[in-house]
Amino acid sequence: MSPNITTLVLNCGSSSIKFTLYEGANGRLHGQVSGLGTSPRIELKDARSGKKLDDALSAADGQDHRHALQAVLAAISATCGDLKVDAVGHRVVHGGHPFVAPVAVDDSVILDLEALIPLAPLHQPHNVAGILAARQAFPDAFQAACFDTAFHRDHPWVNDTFALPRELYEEGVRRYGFHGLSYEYIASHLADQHPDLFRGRVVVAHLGNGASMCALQAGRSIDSTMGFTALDGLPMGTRTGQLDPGVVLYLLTTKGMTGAEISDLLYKKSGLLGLSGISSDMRTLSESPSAEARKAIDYFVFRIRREIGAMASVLGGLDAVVFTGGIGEHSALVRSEVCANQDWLGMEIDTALNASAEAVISKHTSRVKILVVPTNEEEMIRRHTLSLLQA
Ligand SMILES: Nc1ncnc2c1ncn2[C@@H]1O[C@H](COP(=O)(O)OP(=O)(O)O)[C@@H](O)[C@H]1O
Ligand SMILES: CC(=O)OP(=O)(O)O
Ligand SMILES: [Mg+2]
Repeated sequence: MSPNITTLVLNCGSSSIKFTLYEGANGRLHGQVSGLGTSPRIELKDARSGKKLDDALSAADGQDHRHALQAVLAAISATCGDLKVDAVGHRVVHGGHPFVAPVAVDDSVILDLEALIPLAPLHQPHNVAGILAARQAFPDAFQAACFDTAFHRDHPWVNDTFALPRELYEEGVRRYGFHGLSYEYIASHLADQHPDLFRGRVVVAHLGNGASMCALQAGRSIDSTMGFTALDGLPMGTRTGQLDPGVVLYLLTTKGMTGAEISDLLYKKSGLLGLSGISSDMRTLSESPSAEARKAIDYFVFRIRREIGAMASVLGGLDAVVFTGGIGEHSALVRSEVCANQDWLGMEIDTALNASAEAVISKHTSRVKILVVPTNEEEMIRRHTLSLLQA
C-alpha cells in the first residue's frame, strides 16, 4: 500500500494514446486520444468528479501520435501542475526475448526496446517516444516499462514455436503473443468477481484496432492468436492477421515489392481497411450500407469463431468467453454474430443482455458464460509500476 505515490500511466496503442494519472490507487485524471489516423476523438476527464475537460486538447492534437503525446503531457501539467509525479508506467508492446517481466527503464533498456522497433512498427516507436518524452517532462520520476508479451511467456513449447529450424527459435523467433496487460487485467478481474471461472477454461477476445485472442487456463495464458509480431491471428483495423507466408514470397519475388512496401501493405493497408476499401474503424463499417463493409465484418467474425473452436480444443473444453477492447466492449453486432449458433459449444447469447452490454450476456441456461469486461491496461501497468518501485 502506497497511498501517496502519484503514478502516470501512458498506453500508446496503434490508434490511440490512453493515459491515467493516479494518486495512490485512485485515478485523478483520465484521458484518451482515439481514432489516430482516421477520425481523431479526444476525451479528458477529472476521474474523481467525472467532469469533462476536453477543451484542454484540440483537434490538431489528434493528427498523429507525436502531436497527441505532446498535447497529453501538456494537458497533464496544465490540469495537475500541483502534483509531483513519482512514477511513470509505460505500456511497451514488444519485450522480445530479453524481457519476461516489467522492468525499470534505464539507457540500456531503451536501446533494447529500440532494437525491437522492426518487430512492432505500429507501436514500439510510439512506446519509446513516450518513454523519452516522459523522462524529459518528469526527470525525477521512476520509469517502468510493462510489456504486452510478458504474460504469455510461460506458453507450452508447442504454442511458443514455429516449425522452423531450431536455431531460429533459439535466437528469439517465437510466438510471443500480445495484449498481455489486457489479458492479465481480465484474469485478475475474473479472480475477484468470478473465482469459479478464473479457475476454469476461458477464451478472451480482445477486439480493438489491434485484435487478438487468448486461452486462459486457471488464469494463465496458454495460447494466443498473435505470434512473433502483432500481425498474426485475427484480421485487425489495418493488419492482415493470419497469412500464408507464401503470399509474402509471391509479393517479393513475382511482384517485385520491397520489404518496406510489403510491411506497409501488411501493417497499414490490410485488415478491415483493405477488405472494405472504406475504413479501419468498426463503428464506421457497422454504419455503412456498403456490401464491402459487410464482407469485411463477415471475415472478422469468421476468424474469431474459428479461433474460439481452436482454443476450446486447446483448453480441453470451455467455461467462459470474455469480450473486451473497443469492439468487444461496444459492438453488440460483432458479439451477437460471433456467438450465433454456438449452442453445440454450450454458448447461448441473450439478445437483450447483449444489446445493453451487461456484464454477463449469456442466457441463464448457457453452459458457457459469456461476459463483457471493459479492459484496463492502465490499472495493470500501475500495479506493476508500483511493485517495481517498492522492490
Ligand atoms: N460503439 C462502437 N461500436 C462499434 N465499434 C466501436 C465502438 N466504439 C469503439 N469501437 C471500435 O473499437 C476500435 C478501437 O478499439 P480500441 O481498443 O480503443 O483501440 P486500440 O487498439 O487502438 O487501443 C475501433 O475499431 C472502433 O471503431
Ligand atoms: C498489440 C496491439 O495490437 O495493440 P493495439 O491493440 O494497441 O493496436
Ligand atoms: Mg488496444
